[in-house]
Amino acid sequence: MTQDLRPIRRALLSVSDKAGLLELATGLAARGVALVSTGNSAGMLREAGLDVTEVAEVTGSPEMLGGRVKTLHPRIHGGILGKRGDAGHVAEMEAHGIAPIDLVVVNLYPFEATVARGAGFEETVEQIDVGGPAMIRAAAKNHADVAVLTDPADYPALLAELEAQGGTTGAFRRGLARKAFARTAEYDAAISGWMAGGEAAPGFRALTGRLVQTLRYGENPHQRAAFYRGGEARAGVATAMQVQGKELSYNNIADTDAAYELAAEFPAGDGPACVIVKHANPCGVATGATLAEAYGKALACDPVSAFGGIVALNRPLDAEAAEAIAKVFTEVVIAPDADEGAREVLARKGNLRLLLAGGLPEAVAPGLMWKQVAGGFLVQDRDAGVPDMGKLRVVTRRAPTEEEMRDLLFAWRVAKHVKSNAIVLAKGGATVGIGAGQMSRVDSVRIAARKMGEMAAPPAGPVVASDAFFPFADGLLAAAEAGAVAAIQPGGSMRDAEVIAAADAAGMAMVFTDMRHFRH
Ligand SMILES: NC(=O)c1ncn([C@@H]2O[C@H](COP(=O)(O)O)[C@@H](O)[C@H]2O)c1NC=O
Repeated sequence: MTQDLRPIRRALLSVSDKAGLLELATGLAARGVALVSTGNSAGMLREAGLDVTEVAEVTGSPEMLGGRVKTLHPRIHGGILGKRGDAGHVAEMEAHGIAPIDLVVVNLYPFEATVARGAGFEETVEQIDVGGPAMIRAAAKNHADVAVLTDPADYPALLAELEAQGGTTGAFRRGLARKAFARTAEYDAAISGWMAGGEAAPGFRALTGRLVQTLRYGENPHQRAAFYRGGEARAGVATAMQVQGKELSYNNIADTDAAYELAAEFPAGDGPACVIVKHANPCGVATGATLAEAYGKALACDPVSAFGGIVALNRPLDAEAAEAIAKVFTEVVIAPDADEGAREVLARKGNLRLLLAGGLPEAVAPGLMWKQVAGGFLVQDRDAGVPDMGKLRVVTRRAPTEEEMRDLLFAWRVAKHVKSNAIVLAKGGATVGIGAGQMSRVDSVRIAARKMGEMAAPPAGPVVASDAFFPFADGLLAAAEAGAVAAIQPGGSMRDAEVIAAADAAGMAMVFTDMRHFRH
């Protein structure tokens, strides 16, 4: 018997989520553990024929104030916190009629779920658990002697530990205690976040997450990395089910997120759309009559870069599109769902990772973005901005044709997801040249134009989107030289007049959105 092995003679069970409770309590009872429990938990155990003592019997005080005070009593907290090896503690416990509690099984009032379903203030406040976290923290503090279970998923492990060891080891209790403190921290962060009520700059911000997987490495092999799920419930890479393929890497996850967030700019009503991403930037985006057509058009934009890319689709993947995708080496495919035929086709590509997100996130839904800086982090609203269609300003003599306008709005949506300085050339609902992440806007235009020139069949008369204003006429002129016939940009430069005159001289139509989409 190891020195830190502790028997479990008496357990306190007080759970909101009653999943697995009966199995656990039955297992404990079979090992001779005395059960103490609160109102509904006790009722459930008693109904199942288990011998259980109500907390009220232990404390000699009824549950009161509508359940606000049940377990907050020295006979409970003394039983959890008393040090078994401390003669003074033992004597005090005996003097006050406090019996030790060796196992605490608590999960909390469902505060997060209550907020998520939009409950009112009074109801939400009542779902702030007080007695539960107090017991969890007490047991976790005294993990030298006490075990604490906060997650039904851990019940079988506890029973297995008792079976194998006859008690719990120090290492086992320490692991449970660590998880317990993480849970109370997560719980309090949710409460404080709810109380901030959407305030843009609350005085304190907590970032919490649950491990999804340990990653082989980070952006580079010498960096350690892990993937956490946390914050808002948004369909995407963190919530997706991986149906097949190799383990996701850090870069796969980041790029898949970039791809799916761009796919979300094309909600189902917009028709099939496909995005191909490499190194966090799209290298091809297109809409089409079918997903296969959209994929073909996206691929045509830059087939060289698309090799080893991430493909995101805005609707369930079908077999025809899967066949087309399977012909090109692709790291990840993400879609809301996939039909049987598509799954069969991709199953032939064992390494390809297929992620099914269950839905498409709402591009315009409010949310927060975080960015780390040395010693702190920046928080901002997600860029859910969409220019007011009624307020788009045609600033040139020539107005865009209907077809040009469709392509301008398409290119604008894509430009929002390209790292600044972003330039997108588009034609016929497809990108035909993308210039990303350059320090000079004119360089981004040149790259986009060069990319278009490298296409198997470069189109005539594309439109151009710029994520921020052209500070000088040179960028616009470079686009005109590449054959662009219409432009969309926020406007707002000191030299707007110069840029508009250059567009007029080139016979281009130009639209101002009065909204910028920097992305760094
Ligand atoms: N007030 C208390 O003393 C108290 N003690 C335990 N609870 C919570 O009551 C729930 C269990 O209650 P029941 O067994 O009646 O369903 C658990 O979520 C537990 O965390 C309490 N409730 C809230 O604070």
